[in-house]
Amino acid sequence: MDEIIVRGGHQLSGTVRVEGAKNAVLPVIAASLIASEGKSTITDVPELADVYTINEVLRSVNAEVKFENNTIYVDASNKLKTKAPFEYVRKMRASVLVLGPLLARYGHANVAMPGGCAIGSRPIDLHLKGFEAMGADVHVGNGFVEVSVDGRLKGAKIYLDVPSVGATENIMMAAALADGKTIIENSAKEPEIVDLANYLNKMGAKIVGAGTETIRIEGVETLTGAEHSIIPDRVEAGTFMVAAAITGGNVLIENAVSEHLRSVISKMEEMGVIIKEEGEGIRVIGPELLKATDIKTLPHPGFPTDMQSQMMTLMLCAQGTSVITETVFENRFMHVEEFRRMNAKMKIEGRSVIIEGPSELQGAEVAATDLRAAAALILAGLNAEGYTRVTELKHLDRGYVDLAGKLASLGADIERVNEQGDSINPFVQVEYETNKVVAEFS
Ligand SMILES: CC(=O)N[C@H]1[C@@H](OP(=O)(O)OP(=O)(O)OC[C@H]2O[C@@H](n3ccc(=O)[nH]c3=O)[C@H](O)[C@@H]2O)O[C@H](CO)[C@@H](O)[C@@H]1O
Ligand SMILES: C=C(OP(=O)(O)O)C(=O)O
Repeated sequence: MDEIIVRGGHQLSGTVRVEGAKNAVLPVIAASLIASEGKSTITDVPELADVYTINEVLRSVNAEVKFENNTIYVDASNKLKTKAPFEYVRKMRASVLVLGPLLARYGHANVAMPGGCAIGSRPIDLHLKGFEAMGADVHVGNGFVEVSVDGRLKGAKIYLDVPSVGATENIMMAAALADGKTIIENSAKEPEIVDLANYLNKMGAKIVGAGTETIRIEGVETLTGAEHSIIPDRVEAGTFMVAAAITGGNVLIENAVSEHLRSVISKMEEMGVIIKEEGEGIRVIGPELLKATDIKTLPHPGFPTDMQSQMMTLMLCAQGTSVITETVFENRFMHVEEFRRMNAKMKIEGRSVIIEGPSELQGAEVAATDLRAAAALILAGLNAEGYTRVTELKHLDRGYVDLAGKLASLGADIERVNEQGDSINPFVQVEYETNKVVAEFS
């Protein structure tokens, strides 16, 4: 298994470019299944393990998918199957996003029921409640969830108990082809929801209000493939913002959209970090002394849970007591034990972590427990004395394109090595199913 080895103590400087957003591209690719005519061309697609997985899900239901030069071409005009195999849901929960498009187009969809994961139990009851309100029958059994309807789904008024990102996306996709008008109340407002609505509208859907708490969808009879470019990844941008700040560096993060990062920018400014909008990006200058702060994760536009562990690293290096409270997922603190191996002074109290800073971080062997924990441990390594070895990189590869290579280009002492200890910078990612080399990063 590969490892990333970081030696701390280097200030980062230079320019780095953010990729298209993982959490935007996965629903957009799933939504391509809804087009019974034409082809879709999706650009600015990051070369991530999760993207390969969703591509395989589409191929497994008979859609044609080609991925080259950060562009995906999807032709879903064939007759599709409506059952997605278990192996993909096991690899990636976002596979459940094919439910909405297949149900809307064929009146039937069947996927493995996703289980919990390292960050929480993650049920899909709100997705199913939405489909039921539109007239679908839902059957859960033998590890699968099957949804079906006679004829077309019917538009409905749906209130989400919590503003779930996935439920908003699945219901929005299903409602795009339903008979009549659907209103989703208390919908998620994340930028990725807006990106999906924009794509669906280019396909011929009639969706208004995405990005607000009420989304209105007037169903249409058919949707056609369209061209769409994916918004930049705000979590990757935030991760580089922390990297610059934690090393006292000066980094221009190109393609970072400040409007998507308001809560992160505001908290980092409270900690003393200098942040300026510059051209099409954000410049981040780390201060000599970071100040403690408190953070509570919330649905957008609140502080994103996907930046919680990275900000925890910054708090470890700040002067004073910081408190971080996780309200979105019930169990997203697995990384705390790994930070402790690095001499971090912190304790968990219920849904909060109390951090006594600054900790004199020491290099250690640590294992990533989830995708963002992987990034956070690498960030901690940038500030630690000596060498940090980060293992379990399968999590990292789901959501970051060559993080080690990009940090090295900013001056970090970091390399990715394989089981034999050979350096694999530039990192070569191998496509899962075909075992074909699809991307080389420098
Ligand atoms: C691929 C993708 O876009 N993943 C993101 C998406 O995940 P995902 O779409 O799974 O997250 P949700 O917004 O649905 O989950 C938020 C909360 O709602 C709960 N819930 C959700 C659905 C449901 O039917 N019932 C229910 O109780 C979840 O358990 C969780 O506690 O949004 C999360 C919250 O911003 C991010 O951390 C993930 O990176
Ligand atoms: C939790 C995340 O993703 P997913 O919902 O795909 O597990 C994430 O991107 O941090």
